[in-house]
Amino acid sequence: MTLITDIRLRRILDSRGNPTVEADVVTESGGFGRAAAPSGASTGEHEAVERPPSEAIAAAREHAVPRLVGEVYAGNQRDVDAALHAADGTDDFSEIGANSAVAISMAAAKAGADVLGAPLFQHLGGTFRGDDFPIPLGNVVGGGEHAADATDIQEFLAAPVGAPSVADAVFANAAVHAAVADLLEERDVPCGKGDEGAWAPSIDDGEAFEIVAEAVSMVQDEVGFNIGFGLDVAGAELYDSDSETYEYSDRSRDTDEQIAYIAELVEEYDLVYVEDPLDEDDYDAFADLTDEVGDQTLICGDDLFVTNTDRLVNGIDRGAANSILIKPNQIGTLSDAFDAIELATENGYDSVVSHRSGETEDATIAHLAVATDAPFIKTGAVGGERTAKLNELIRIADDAT
Ligand SMILES: C=C(OP(=O)(O)O)C(=O)O
Ligand SMILES: [Mg+2]
Repeated sequence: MTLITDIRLRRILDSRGNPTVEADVVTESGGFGRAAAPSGASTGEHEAVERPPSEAIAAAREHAVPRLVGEVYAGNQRDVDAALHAADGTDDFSEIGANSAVAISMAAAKAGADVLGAPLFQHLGGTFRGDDFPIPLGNVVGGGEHAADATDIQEFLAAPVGAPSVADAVFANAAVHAAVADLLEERDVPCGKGDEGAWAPSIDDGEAFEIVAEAVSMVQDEVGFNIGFGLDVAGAELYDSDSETYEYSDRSRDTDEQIAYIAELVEEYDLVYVEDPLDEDDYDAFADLTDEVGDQTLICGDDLFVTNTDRLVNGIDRGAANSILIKPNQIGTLSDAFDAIELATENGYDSVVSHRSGETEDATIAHLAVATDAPFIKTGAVGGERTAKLNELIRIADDAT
């Protein structure tokens, strides 16, 4: 363990072309870690606060850097993250910004791993980690807040649940992504890509279901293992709190109709994963849907839980959802993300470690997923900032990090 001797913070580009925070952490014995904050577009209302990067950097330089440099050992993640909380002094990182906090937290973890000469997943999860791998959920068609004039549902996901290895799973998702392009071309549907690299055609959700189901089935036949189908509905973005309805392009649904619609989709497409099917504050509706279909599929809370243990406790008490999305920047530190994963596991909830729609080449989440034995990781299917994580998973499996 060595003392942190320097922290440098800078603005770099994210995948949307927006500025984000990058942190370098240096230690007494020459350990080095670098990490960058991602950024959401369909953010949950209860997430930790992301500040404009230049303000977050200035505030972190003033409040956090003095509490860490010469004071805290890089390998002691709990102390690093406690110092970030103390420096911030709020309960939502609104002073130093969750973007500065998460960049420093992850960079310190990498510096700690560097000092030990261990891969990051092993530093975070211990020596017995690295044999089991998360199943990557690959976004192949998308709309919502991630693309204009595309589907209402935010993400249609390939889920290669039967893949014999993480590399097979990663290539299967890329093949589904390519098959979707072929099917769109056959139908003369022109399209570009959304923020996460998924195809963003101007089609309705019904046509997207047809195309993705066909693409999944074609690739499944080719590869010879089971590929499931999943969704991120991003229900909070569809929900209108004045009318208390979910607003789709072609119709509205009240909460009971929304629950019935999602339950039908689970049946019809044999969905293995459904994220945020309902509004982020409607624990009761989540509980009703989980009651109905929770034994057939994962009902995952993203905006519902925002990687926050208080919100997860509420969900556990009420039987809302059976899995949680883990986004370290939603809560601000790796320790907080770990706490959420541990609480979830103790209560039979699956954890799905996730990227954000605005990303960088940072691959920390691949290590986090392996370190915590998370059953799933959601990190897109193609595109450099997405393949940074997928290729890192392949390297971890190959013992090459
Ligand atoms: C990755 C997601 O999008 P964003 O980062 O925009 O919240 C999501 O909603 O799961
Ligand atoms: Mg989501």
